[in-house]
Amino acid sequence: MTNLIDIDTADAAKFRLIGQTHSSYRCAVPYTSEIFLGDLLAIHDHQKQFTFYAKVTGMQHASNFADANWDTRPHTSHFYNLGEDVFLLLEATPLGYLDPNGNFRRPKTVPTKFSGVRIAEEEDFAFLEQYMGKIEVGLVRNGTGTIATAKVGLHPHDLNQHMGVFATTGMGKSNFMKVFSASCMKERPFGLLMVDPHGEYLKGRPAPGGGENPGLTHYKEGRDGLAIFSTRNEESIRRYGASSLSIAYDDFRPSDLYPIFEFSEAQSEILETVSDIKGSSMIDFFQATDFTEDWYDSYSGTNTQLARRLKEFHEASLRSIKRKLEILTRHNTFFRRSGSTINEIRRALEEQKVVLIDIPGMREQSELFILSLLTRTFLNERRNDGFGADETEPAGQILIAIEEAQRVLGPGRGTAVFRECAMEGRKFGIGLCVITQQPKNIDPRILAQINTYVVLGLSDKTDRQMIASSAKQDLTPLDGEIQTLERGEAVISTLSVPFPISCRIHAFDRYIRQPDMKKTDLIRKGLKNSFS
Ligand SMILES: Nc1ncnc2c1ncn2[C@@H]1O[C@H](COP(=O)(O)OP(=O)(O)OP(=O)(O)O)[C@@H](O)[C@H]1O
Repeated sequence: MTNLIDIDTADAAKFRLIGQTHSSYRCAVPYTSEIFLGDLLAIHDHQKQFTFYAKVTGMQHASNFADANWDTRPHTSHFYNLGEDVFLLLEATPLGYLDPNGNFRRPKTVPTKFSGVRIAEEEDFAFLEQYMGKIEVGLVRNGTGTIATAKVGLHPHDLNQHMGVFATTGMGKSNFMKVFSASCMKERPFGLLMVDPHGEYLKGRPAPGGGENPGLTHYKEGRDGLAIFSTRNEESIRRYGASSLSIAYDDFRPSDLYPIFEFSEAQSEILETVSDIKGSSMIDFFQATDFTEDWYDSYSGTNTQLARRLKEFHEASLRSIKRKLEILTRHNTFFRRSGSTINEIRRALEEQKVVLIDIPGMREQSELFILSLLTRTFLNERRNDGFGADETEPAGQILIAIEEAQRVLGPGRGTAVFRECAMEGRKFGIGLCVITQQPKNIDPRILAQINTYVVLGLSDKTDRQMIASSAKQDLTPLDGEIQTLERGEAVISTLSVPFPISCRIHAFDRYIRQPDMKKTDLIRKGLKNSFS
């Protein structure tokens, strides 16, 4: 001990790094310190002139006393005044360090022992700005507060490689999606396709405490970045400035039935056999044919070619397909013999708008039918057009949001089109936004394709483990933080930002009223300049 020389004795804070390895730091801090899981620590190494950053991932009471029972022994008589031998021991996960030139580097070295540690302050977050994208979603969170100047924004090019939004119910998924959509309406970074079965995104829903809970149509400044296709009546369509949704029989392909019905092997074979048939021909044929025993011998319809193809199949299987087609046409009023809005939907996506498919009161089957049909249509179109082969081609990126994604991204045939999109979509500029409260029920191969993780509170341990093992950045040490996230708080891990960011998502109603949510597009700017 005689070799030890005191340093900095005036430093009352006593926040000093005492170890441990390049992948996990420890520091002892006064036992009264107000520290929270997820807090960012800045560790300034005067020797190397580096500022290291680390995230608090654990904490415990500790002391210098040799007697392991020092704190329980006095229980029978009296407690002590605590001196400096009693402290909090923090565990912190290194995130990286800033070198003297301001470059942020991965944590490949350790800070000098006893380097000063402090809870990061506003200016410590300034370097993050260079990594943030233009799709703003919230503010960096530190402890229980936020850093007003540190905005969290996602990069459009990262979302081409899919985004996952994971949260237990009530933790703020819908609010996140509305904030995200509003930023997309403002910035127009890509076409965002969302199916809205409850009108929640269109006009909001009553808040539990009677407060305001608006929808995307309330963001008036961004209205020209929103296109609505709706099944509502004429009057509502006018009120919301929507277009009437119409899907034509010819937009349909037999494989669109997979996500919405169960099929036996024999029935699936029938669908494969007619996979190249035009939607209207298939629907007409099945509608007009009764598939009684020996139906083929007495077939007098016009589509003899199709009849010949199907004659070997069992009548019961054919009747089952017929029933399913009947259900499909009966329950979906927007599904019509002629008149299709797919071209308009495509155009709105190409104009990089948020496209809301508003189908209030419709069944879950209708939602999945539209989603699967549109995903298949755009994926195949782009594949057949050789999309992306020409480097100079404009990006024309599309992001397709899938709510309750565990319905269509688990294993099984019904999920084929979405899985295909998860695996291949990137080549064709189509990303998926996978929204779910049950990541454990999503095919792990699909989770592995997702590069941007927005993790709101997840109470289920298996769900958290699933997320931690699939994310590109290691989220395992953040388990404690993720477990204790409050409503509207998130951990965001995305390719362009060097470490997972603790974030407070904006509250949508306040976000759309912020002054910087006013349109900033060049045309308006130009008009303003030339007329002022
Ligand atoms: N970042 C936030 N800031 C303020 N309030 C929020 C935030 N996120 C969510 N809320 C509020 O919490 C409530 C629940 O949020 P939300 O509806 O987004 O949750 P959810 O996860 O989509 O729930 P559900 O699964 O039931 O649809 C809403 O009243 C919403 O306004």
